[in-house]
Amino acid sequence: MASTQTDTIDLSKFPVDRIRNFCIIAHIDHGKSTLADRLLEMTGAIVKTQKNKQVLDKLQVERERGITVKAQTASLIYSHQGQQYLLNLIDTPGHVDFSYEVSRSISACQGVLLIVDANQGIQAQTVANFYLAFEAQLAIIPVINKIDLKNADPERVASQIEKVFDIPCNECIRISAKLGTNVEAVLQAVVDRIPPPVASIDDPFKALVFDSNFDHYRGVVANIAVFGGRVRKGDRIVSAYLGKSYEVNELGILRPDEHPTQKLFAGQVGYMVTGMKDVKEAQIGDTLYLKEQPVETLPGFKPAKAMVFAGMFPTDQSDYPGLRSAIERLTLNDSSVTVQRDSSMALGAGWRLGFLGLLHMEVFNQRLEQEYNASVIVTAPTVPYKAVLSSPRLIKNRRGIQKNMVYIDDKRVMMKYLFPLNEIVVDFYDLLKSLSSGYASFDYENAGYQAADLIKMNILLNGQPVEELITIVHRGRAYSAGKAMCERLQDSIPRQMFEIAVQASIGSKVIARETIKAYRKNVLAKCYGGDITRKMKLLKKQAEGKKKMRLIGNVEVPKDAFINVLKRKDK
Ligand SMILES: Nc1nc2c(ncn2[C@@H]2O[C@H](COP(=O)(O)OP(=O)(O)OP(=O)(O)O)[C@@H](O)[C@H]2O)c(=O)[nH]1
Repeated sequence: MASTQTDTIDLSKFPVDRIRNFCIIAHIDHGKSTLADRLLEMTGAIVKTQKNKQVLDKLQVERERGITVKAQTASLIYSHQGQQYLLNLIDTPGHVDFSYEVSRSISACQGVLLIVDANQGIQAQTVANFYLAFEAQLAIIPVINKIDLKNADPERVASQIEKVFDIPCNECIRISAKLGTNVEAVLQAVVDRIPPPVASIDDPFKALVFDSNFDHYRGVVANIAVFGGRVRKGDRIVSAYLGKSYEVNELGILRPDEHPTQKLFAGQVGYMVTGMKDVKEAQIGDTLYLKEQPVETLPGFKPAKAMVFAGMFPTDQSDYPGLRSAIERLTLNDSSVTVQRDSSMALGAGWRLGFLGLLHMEVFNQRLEQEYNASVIVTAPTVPYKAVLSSPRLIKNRRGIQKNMVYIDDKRVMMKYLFPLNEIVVDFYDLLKSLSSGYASFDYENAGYQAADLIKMNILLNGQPVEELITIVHRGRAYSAGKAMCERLQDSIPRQMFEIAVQASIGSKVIARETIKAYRKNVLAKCYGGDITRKMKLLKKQAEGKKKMRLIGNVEVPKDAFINVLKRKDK
């Protein structure tokens, strides 16, 4: 909700040299959100929070999974040596699937806090995020977090940082974000080591759209970084991308809740509502300027590249319009998802969606269910890519080719491999974590297409092909992949009143088979005699349970089965 205290903060009191725009980048779970909460508390933007409640993680799925999906912004006011500074903090997600959000956030900043866990040290996304910041020529402040842990070894981590990133050990700030230890030094370093934005109040107004959200009542809320001049409520602005003009209905800063103001000035970061009705109008990377003062556009972003594609279909075709509007709404808030209409004989009308990774896909699906109460069938994710990542073990099974190997210190090694993306996209990350007791980490980037000996494998239930489970497999692995999928389907599909044959086939040749034995489940068995209302209740409950099933031929398949069968269990 928007705050009512319009303009209680006089933003004109913050000339460009007293503004710092920065973000926090790190490997997943190294403590970005915890540090962000501490910074917010220390600068009075929020009152001290209950334990573990992370203010910048707003989405339900973020709180449930303990991960950041969508970057958030907060403006902090910090007093340092008798001066007040406006520090604009942009929180960023840590999981590899969301690195696109990191590069967006970086483009609105002049510096980053690079958090490294004092126990785990440098991990895959620490390296990937470092290079994003380094290539953008941002000031990088290394922060070693979790020094309170029993196994913390900040000195070893500082020397890793010096070795891998060439940043002297003594520049590392050692903190415990959880306990608040030495966090003040982080705020001081933001002021001392990060340069102010290069932006002049005397230039024409020019702003970069670096994120956008959709609000049911006000339309698009764009997050902007002002690179020049000033803008006020009522001004007419133009989107350079579309050439369309809009009136500024509302603007302000985020603390982290919206705090409306009358104006925004050069160097500041805030939000703007202009009556745009579609997030596609607020293109990430677009330049906004005043109608009468055209400017040269700012360099935009590379559009996010979808890596994983899957079909989404309503469980019940009568839910199609509802699901369409839910997908439209959700993609309004996540422009990295690509959507195309799709239809299939078995599943009816639906869509083909592109995601940044499997976690991204699962989060999207979870949000559809939680926020829009939608019931969806997701088909097998498909990919045509290769990836570069680190770690042995698993490698041979997944057709990996080693590219190089660098020792980070005497205990850690960073390895690069070339993989077919379909070998790693579903469960590789989980498996790598469990095989290495959580020590190994990985990151990947697209290495282009390459020819391979692949074939299409079908899965049949009582002779009926299951479209959702058509997979592309390597010829040499077809037999074992088909057998494993049949076994997992056998575990995932409950027994029904008739026998079910689960088969994998290539063309017309069946290569694997499992059987699910017949079984009769009579929900009324426990209702002896008369109570008809109780019987009705049970039948209703059973009918609701069935809604979560997908009927293939006459076989009922639980929705979860489609994703569960794809997760392999390598030994
Ligand atoms: N002991 C200790 N635990 C910490 C500290 N900072 C964070 N943690 C814990 O580490 C876990 C991860 O912290 P988060 O702040 O959620 O990590 P994150 O980097 O924001 O994670 P993503 O947003 O998913 O990338 C949580 O359980 C925190 O309570 C610290 O200084 N000391």
